[in-house]
Parts: sequence; C-alpha cells; structure tokens
Amino acid sequence: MADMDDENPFRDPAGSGVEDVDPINVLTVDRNATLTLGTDALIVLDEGLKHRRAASNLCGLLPQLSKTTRAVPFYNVLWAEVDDFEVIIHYAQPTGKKACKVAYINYNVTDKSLRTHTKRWVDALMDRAYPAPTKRRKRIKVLINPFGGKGQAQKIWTREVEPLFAAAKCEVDVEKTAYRGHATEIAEKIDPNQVDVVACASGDGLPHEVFNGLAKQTHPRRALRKVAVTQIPCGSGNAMSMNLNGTDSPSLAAVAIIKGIRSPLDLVAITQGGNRFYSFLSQAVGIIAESDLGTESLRWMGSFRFTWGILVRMLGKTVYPAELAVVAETDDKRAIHESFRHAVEEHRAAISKGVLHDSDDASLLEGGETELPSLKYGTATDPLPAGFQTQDKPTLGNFYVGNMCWMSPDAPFFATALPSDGRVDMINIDGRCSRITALRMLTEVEKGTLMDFPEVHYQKVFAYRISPRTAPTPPKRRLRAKIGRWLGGAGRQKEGLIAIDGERVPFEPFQAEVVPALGMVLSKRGAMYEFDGPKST
Ligand SMILES: Nc1ncnc2c1ncn2[C@@H]1O[C@H](COP(=O)(O)OP(=O)(O)OP(=O)(O)O)[C@@H](O)[C@H]1O
Repeated sequence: MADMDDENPFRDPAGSGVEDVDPINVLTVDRNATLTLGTDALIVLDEGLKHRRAASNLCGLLPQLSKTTRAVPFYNVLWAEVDDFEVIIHYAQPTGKKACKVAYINYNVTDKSLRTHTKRWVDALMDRAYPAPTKRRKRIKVLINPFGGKGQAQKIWTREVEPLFAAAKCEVDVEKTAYRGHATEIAEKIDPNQVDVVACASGDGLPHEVFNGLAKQTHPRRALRKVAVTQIPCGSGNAMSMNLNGTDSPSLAAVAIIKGIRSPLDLVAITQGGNRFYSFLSQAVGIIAESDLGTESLRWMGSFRFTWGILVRMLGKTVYPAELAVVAETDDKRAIHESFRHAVEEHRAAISKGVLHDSDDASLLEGGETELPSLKYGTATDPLPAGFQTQDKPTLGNFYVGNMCWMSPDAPFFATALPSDGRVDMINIDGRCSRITALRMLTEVEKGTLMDFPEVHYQKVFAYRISPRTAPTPPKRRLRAKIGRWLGGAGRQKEGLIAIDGERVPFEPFQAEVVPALGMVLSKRGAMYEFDGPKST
C-alpha cells in the first residue's frame, strides 16, 4: 500500500513512476490531459489546469501557478468508474495532516475509439486502489454512541465519515445506541451473511460490547470470524483505532476502514464469579485501572486526568496487593524483542511477495466449527489447574495486560504486542520503585521503551488468574492516604478498581486465557499493529 511506511497516508509519493510507462497505463482524456497509473499513485497531467487556475488569479496580482500535474496515491482512491465516456474518480483529499475529505476527478474521453481501453484502464485503477485481499464496497453496520467522548459522535459521523463511505460506495446501515449494553444486543442479532463490518463511532466501550454480542449468537465462532469489528474514533479512549487504523482522526480512520484488510485478532476469555466474557484490548488492576476509572471527579482536567491520576499514585507509592498465577511463555525481554523482530520481518517479506491472504477461513465459514472453544484452563472459581506459576505480590503497583500496542495516542505500553500470536503482554511493576524511576517510566512510555526498564517485569502470557486484595493502611499513614486519594480523584472510592477494556468490573478475582484468532478486525497492515516497534532493546 502507498502509505505503509509513512506516517502521512496522503503524501505525494516521490518518483511515482510516470517515466517509461507502459502505454496501457495511460489514458488520454483530451488533447491536453492524461491520466497515468504510476507505481504508487494516479498521475493527472493536465495542461489545462494551468489556465484554469490562472483565470482566478486576482487580475494577475498573484504569481501564475504552473503546476500541471498532481499525484493521488492509490490508497486515497475510493472509487473509479466510467459512464459512457466520462471517467469519474472519487478520492480522499488531505485537509491538513490529520484529516481528509472527498474530492472528485472528472474527465470526458474525447477520442471515441478508446472505449475498451478506457474501461480496462478504470478496472486497472480499481485493482490498484483495492489490491487483493482488500474487499470493495464493504457492507458496514455503523453504531453511534451519542454520548461517547465529548458527545460529538453523531456530528463526526455525518460530517467527516459518511461522505467517505458513500464515495467508496460502501453499503451502510446506521443505528444509534440508546443505552449501555445496546451494542451487545444489536451485535447478537446481526446476520453475519449480510454484514462485513461493524464500525463503532465511539470509544473502546462499543467494540468491547460488539465482540461480546457476536459471541452470544447461535453460531458464535462463525459470527466472530465473519464480522470484522472496527472503530471510528469518537470516544475518550480510541485505542482500537490507534492500533489498527493508525490514527485517532475519524476521517483518516474511515479511509483505513474502507481500505482495511480482514485480520484475525486474539480475544481474551475472562471468567469472574459466574460471568464469562471476552476482552479485546486490556485488563488492568491497580494504578492504570484507578487512573482510568477512579478519576471521574477530575473530568474537568480533560485527558490530563489520566496522567495526573498516575502521577499522584506513583508519587504516593500506592500498592495494590494481589495473588497472581500465570502460565507464561517467557519473561526474557531479549527473546521477546527477538521474536517480535522476526514477526515484523516475516510480515514485510509476505507484503513484498504479495502474499497477504484474506482471512476468511473456509472451514469455519462453511459449516465447520461454529461453537465457542471451551476454556483450556477452566474458570476463576475452579481450583487452579497445574501449569500456573503462583506468586503473592503484596507490593504490586501496576498490573497491566495488553492485547494491543497503543493504549492511548501517546502510550504504546505493549511495544511487542501482536494481533494474533496467541499471547498477551503482561506488565508488573512493584509499587515501591523509586519516584525518580517512576517518573522516568512515565516519560518513556511514549517511546515504547517502558518494557526495557529493569523494574518492569514483562512477560508473554497464555493465561493468568489474579486475586486482588485491598491494601490495609497503617494508622499513622491514614491522613496521608486520604489526602492522596483526594488529590488523585478517588476521594469517595471505597474499594479497589479493575478495568477490562477500560470498563469497570467487580473488584473480585478473575481468570483470563487467550483464545487465538477468535475475533476479526480490519487493519491497514494485516498481521501487525500500527507501531514500528520499540526504539531500543
Ligand atoms: N445511549 C447511551 N447512553 C448511555 N450509555 C451508553 C449509550 N450508548 C452506549 N453507552 C455506553 O457508553 C460506554 C462508553 O462508551 P464509549 O467507549 O463509546 O465512550 P468513551 O467516551 O470512550 O467511554 P468512557 O465513557 O468509558 O470514557 C459503553 O459501555 C456503552 O455501553
């Protein structure tokens, strides 16, 4: 894809390959204009552009524009068709670094002998705009959470996203969520044969509900495998879009969805008490859960409340005691980096050979396995099975488990996370680590190098059980603890917090196990997140 290695998907590719082009790639539309299929982009060469622009040139006061060519990366091309002899191209035009809008190119082919060539040329443009295995004209069920983030989801959808989906001729069906849990109910009833994609105009709460709704269908495995879950970032937490669309801009995310490749995603089966559900993003006990869920009274701070919440608790050396039992693959950071690098290289090789497959697993889709896989390690209330390594952690500070890399726009906590490697990445940090180190960690998170701190225990994990306890406060420190809680926004909080995909669950033991490739998402790259790996080892 044109933008695979580039932050800005709308760059004009340098050297788009107009020299030495095969005549089959050139469409002469009139005496002065040609459209050429370059290496990465459509090249519009139009002598007329010069004159047209000159006409609005404020009586010659502005310097004459001489630009007669422009390049539209194939990634930006949303649709192309020919109607009689009129060639119509819809594309996403950048409007600054973090947004785009629909624009059009229209030309009449004047030479009537070119009918067959024109048709072939337009087909070839569409093939480049949607290289295999990208599906065209996706059937998208859009769910809008009118209260997500700053309550702008409806407006964002109408102004920024809907026109792009329409220009790409996607089939769209829109529904607003009316209450908590509504997205689960909708997803439970979706016909997987009629819907390719559920796009959640929301934060990470709706995708969580949609995965769990699909998991409640009569043939859940099939539904989870067929319907790709995506996010149009409109919430306060937009991690899914950061990881898969590479952006938290709604319009750029819309293009990423239009051009997205179906990619399997591991889901994490969670059991707690009698409940069973799936997590797609993260589980947190302690500082992260508290900074996310326990800072409601600090909403006036905007997104800074998370950082503030973490700072106050870190500086107060807050601990969250728990018993932790883990089935891990490894905690050797060098080996983890190494296997991540290997996965990146394999993926690059697959792209350069053009062997990215569409992830439609025929055996699952055609009447194969349709039920949810049974739990390998039982539930949180069963006796702990063999194979779990148990440790008491009386001074645990941060327990954070991620299935994706980015947890927020500046925070690639889990630098080596992969979408479907059958493992989750687990971070444990002792709450007594020095304040200076804690501050350094906070500032290093954005580089993706948190895992390299010796104080950070980092593991690749298949399953775990955590049983958190409330830390007793020694009588002498009660006042200090109270002030700390108040400063951190948790003045009225009575018990500890657990966040799963950013949503609160009861403060009780839970067990988690990775179910490889159970879910389906759309991604820009296939089997990788939009993160180029940690900056050091
Ligand atoms: N109409 C509605 N009224 C109230 N809650 C809703 C409604 N629609 C969806 N929700 C709930 O809102 C929660 C948060 O949604 P979402 O993740 O989209 O927004 P957010 O702003 O990122 O989240 P948060 O409020 O957790 O910061 C979800 O659990 C969802 O079930």
